Amino acid sequence: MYETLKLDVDGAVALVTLNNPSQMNALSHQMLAELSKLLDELENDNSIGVTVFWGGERLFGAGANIKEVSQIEKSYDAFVWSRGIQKVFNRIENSSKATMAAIGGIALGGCLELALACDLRIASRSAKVGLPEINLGVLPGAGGTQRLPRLIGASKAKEMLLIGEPVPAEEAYRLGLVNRVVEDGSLLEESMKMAKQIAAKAPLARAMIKSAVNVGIGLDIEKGLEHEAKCFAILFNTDDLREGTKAFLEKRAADFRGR
Ligand SMILES: C/C=C/C(=O)SCCNC(=O)CCNC(=O)[C@H](O)C(C)(C)COP(=O)(O)OP(=O)(O)OC[C@H]1O[C@@H](n2cnc3c(N)ncnc32)[C@H](O)[C@@H]1OP(=O)(O)O
Repeated sequence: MYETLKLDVDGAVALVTLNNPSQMNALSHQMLAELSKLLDELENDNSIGVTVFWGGERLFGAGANIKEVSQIEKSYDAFVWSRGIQKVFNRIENSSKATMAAIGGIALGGCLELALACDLRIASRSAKVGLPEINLGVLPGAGGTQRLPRLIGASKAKEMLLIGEPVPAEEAYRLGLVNRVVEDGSLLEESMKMAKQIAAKAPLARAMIKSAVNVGIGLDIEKGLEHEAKCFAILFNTDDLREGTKAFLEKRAADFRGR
């Protein structure tokens, strides 16, 4: 079904492996087309609560396929290419599933931009992340100049973008670029543990939390609070809210069904 990606499902967690190591998992047209198809498949599978993207313990990915990028001749074609990759990553950001990037080895350029579109990022201690596009005479065109400043602040983002050098996992953690740093060799185990923890939570509340944060962050505080109240109110039409509160009062684990 997929050549450059691999999909494994473990309970309510989908593990998507970037699977083109000979080309450093560079994001090619083929990989992006397969990713879009895979997102369709996952978005329609209500049994999946969390999607984890990774490339293995020692490699996440080296960015967009430079050979393909070098073949773009006209500015308008570059605009279309950029908007196309942004569209795929927006689907990750706005997915009703929680999304995580498990970063081993190196995540550069478009591959880091994929990780930035995820809700959470976990890196192994020896991993490095960066947006080196300035070294190619270009800039990140898959959301990096927008998501990175929103995550770590404009000045530190511009430092990373203008110097174009990768930063080690600990520094990325200190900046708030990654949520956790785990020991080398335990990336998959730790990422899946966290993913399963999130996947066990109430599905509708999970989706509404993402909406409240993702939409709210772009609004002024008053509009954001109004959006939060709407998300909060929507959940009061769900069985899960009744089940969650009932389970607490009956001192038992809740059995959330996503309805
Ligand atoms: C909107 C988004 C835009 C972008 O993302 S632009 C791309 C941004 N990314 C980069 O600039 C990183 C480019 N790659 C590198 O800097 C290096 O690679 C690494 C540091 C990641 C690894 O270096 P090393 O271990 O020395 O391996 P190697 O010999 O450079 O690469 C092994 C093979 O992988 C190919 N490759 C690496 N990165 C890319 C890429 N991004 N696009 C296409 N191919 C890539 C190489 O060419 C080579 O291939 P062969 O063995 O046939 O010579």
